Amino acid sequence: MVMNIFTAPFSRDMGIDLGTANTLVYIRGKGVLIREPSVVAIQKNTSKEEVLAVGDEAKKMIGRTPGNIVAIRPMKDGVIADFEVTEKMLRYFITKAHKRKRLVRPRIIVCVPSGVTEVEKRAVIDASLHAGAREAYLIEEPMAAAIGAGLPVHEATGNMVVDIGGGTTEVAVISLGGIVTKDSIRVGGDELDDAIVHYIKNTYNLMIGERTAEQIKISVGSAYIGSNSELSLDDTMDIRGRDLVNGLPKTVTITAEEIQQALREPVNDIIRAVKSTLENTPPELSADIMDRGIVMAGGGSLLAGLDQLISQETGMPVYLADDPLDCVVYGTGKVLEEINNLKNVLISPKRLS
Ligand SMILES: Nc1ncnc2c1ncn2[C@@H]1O[C@H](COP(=O)(O)OP(=O)(O)OP(=O)(O)O)[C@@H](O)[C@H]1O
Repeated sequence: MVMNIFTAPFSRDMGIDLGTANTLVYIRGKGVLIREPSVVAIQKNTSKEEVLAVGDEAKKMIGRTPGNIVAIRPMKDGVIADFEVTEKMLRYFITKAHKRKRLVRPRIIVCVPSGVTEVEKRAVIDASLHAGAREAYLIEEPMAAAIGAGLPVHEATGNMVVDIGGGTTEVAVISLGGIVTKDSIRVGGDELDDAIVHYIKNTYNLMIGERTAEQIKISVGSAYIGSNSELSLDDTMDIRGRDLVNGLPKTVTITAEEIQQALREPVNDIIRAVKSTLENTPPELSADIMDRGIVMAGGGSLLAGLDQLISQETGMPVYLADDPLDCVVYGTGKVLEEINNLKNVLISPKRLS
């Protein structure tokens, strides 16, 4: 139970979607002020490490850095992979959101995947406190996504959400303010990018970077192409990389059909997670979901035809949230704005062992 928090309106309170791919920051009363990649560029000198850039600036440097600079993504698979760098990134975003006023120590709600361990939850709280938060609370990502998508999470009815981020896919059925059944797998947009890198390497002996793979996924990637799709299986894209045989730059032309094949395995993992959550859902709630449909959120849900494929495989109607990439942080923001009604969805640090 979370007691006595956020009772006094305090405009500096923040909600953070600390994602594997992107970090979004919502300030109470102001809205979403930051949407930037979760990337930090660090310069390694002999004596110390210095943060060169964070967010958009740092992402441009991925795969393009000289030996003494590294561009790090400190979150992996939805959790903290590098504690110190995550803390630096959080500190940067907190200060930036507060327009660099140094003495602000906000109360913070951070989203975490529902499958994370107690130790991983504690690490997120500690990183937030070290980065300058006065108090830190957690909210499970599918709950935030459901609230952000406007689902009536407190009613006695089944709400199903599938949130596909960069590192994880979270599937949950929510009723009466709690998660009834869930599955969280460490497969998300990054895994799709990796599948493209492997395919291009094995088929064309061509090495491409992760940013190129992401561009391919967004431009010609798909899970399914229906009759009303803007994409066709014959669509092509020219891609550039390094020839693994002679080491020289090379361009090849790939088709949307090839990329759909390359993405089959991780896409099937996502479908399996949705199906297994439905199988474990009590019948009354399944009937509600049949009526109301499944809501998809997270950037990964934008993969062409994924909604149609999930609908075909489950026999349920599937809808995309209005703003899939912002849905989780909007949910966190809504909890901040309506804290008295929604505080029971938060995980307080006192509940962690
Ligand atoms: N149009 C698109 N088609 C396919 N994938 C997309 C599209 N736009 C964004 N993505 C993917 O969405 C992912 C990022 O989504 P999001 O910002 O919701 O993740 P995150 O919250 O950072 O990750 P996580 O929740 O796993 O920590 C990236 O893998 C990105 O490539």
